[in-house]
Amino acid sequence: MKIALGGDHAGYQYKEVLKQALEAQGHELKDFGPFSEASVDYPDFVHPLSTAVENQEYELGILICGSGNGVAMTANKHAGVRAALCWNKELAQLARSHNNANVLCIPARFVTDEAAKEMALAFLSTPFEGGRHQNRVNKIACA
Ligand SMILES: O=C(CO)[C@H](O)[C@H](O)[C@H](O)COP(=O)(O)O
Repeated sequence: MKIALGGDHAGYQYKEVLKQALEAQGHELKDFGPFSEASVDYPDFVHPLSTAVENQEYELGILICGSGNGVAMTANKHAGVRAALCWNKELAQLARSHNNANVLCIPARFVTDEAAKEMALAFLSTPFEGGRHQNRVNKIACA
């Protein structure tokens, strides 16, 4: 699967952990940055990733920062993005199965790196259920 990764300085270490885990599973990755722990502004990295996911250049995206809020708020400004802030495996699964989320937002300062890995793998391996959920997802967009 083609996956886009990004975030900010607070998520940098976890992004590196996830890259290793996802590459080991054979996924094709693009890292939209940042590429160090130097302080950055997350919108500078979230917008390019979100545009790429919105344009279906990548099937799913994963954003990692301190709280997950800023990256989620920024990504959800893109009409074609459904970004979900998750802090455990079940939420990541539901974001895919019920909401057809295409971006997972991880709060690095509030979960372990192992939990982040578990969430990412669950997110990537859970299909959207469709049915009644599709009717609801179709109504998310503002008129
Ligand atoms: O919401 C956020 C960005 O998506 C995060 O919590 C940031 O990582 C956080 O605000 C960064 O804080 P810092 O004190 O500048 O490291």
